[in-house]
Amino acid sequence: MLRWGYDEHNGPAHWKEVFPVANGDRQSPIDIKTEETKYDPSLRPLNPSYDPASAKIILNNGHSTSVEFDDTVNKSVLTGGPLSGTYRLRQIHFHWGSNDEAGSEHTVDGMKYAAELHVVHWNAEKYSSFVEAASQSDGLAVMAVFLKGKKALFTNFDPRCLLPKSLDYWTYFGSLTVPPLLESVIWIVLREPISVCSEQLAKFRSLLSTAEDEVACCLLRNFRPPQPLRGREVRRN
Ligand SMILES: CC#CCNS(=O)(=O)c1cc(S(N)(=O)=O)ccc1C(=O)O
Ligand SMILES: [Zn+2]
Repeated sequence: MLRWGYDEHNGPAHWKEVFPVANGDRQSPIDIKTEETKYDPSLRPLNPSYDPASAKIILNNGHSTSVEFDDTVNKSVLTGGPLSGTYRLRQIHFHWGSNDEAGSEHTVDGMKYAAELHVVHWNAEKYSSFVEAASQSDGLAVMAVFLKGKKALFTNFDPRCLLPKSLDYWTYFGSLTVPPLLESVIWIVLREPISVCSEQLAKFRSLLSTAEDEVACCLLRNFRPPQPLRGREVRRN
């Protein structure tokens, strides 16, 4: 298989040919069946603490647009929630679809949102690098935020941060949703979506999945469909 992507010839159905863990027991994303989630009183509130000065670059890596952060020190970290220890912010990126009706990776009772923001952190307390953490079962923590398409002008959106008012969440043990699909992610999925308008979603679809010296091809979608739960528990705070 040449370079993995989201087209017919190199999309999620093909990834197992190069990354057999694609059929593993803790793959992501999943469909969250809200009735089957279990309240866990031991779960603590999420405590994101981000320093805007740690933002470094924004880039298109061919499979998403991402903002990379300086993760050489504990400047922007996530603690609390289901996590034990301090997880350091590495990057944020988005997943979207070819229209506003689909695009999120996680689904809620089968419902797809228009897009999904992922905030990637790694366990800098236990491991000495992101790459090392990415191969450990408690190495990464990714906070997912749903983006819902909003027809009207969008209101009460606080430009200062990308997080919704409520930090209530679901949490489960899963994997990267892109190759190498490593089963090293503690997923924290915020229950409240944020709103974006159709024009913003359309901007994602105008990003290119090709390099500058190649024939331009738009990255119309970049979401992996939900994977088998395989008996895993989804907890909520
Ligand atoms: C080793 C390794 C790795 C994956 N890198 S990532 O965690 O930043 C990441 C994570 C995810 S996701 N969807 O699993 O959080 C998507 C994309 C990326 C990326 O490289 O851009
Ligand atoms: Zn992602």
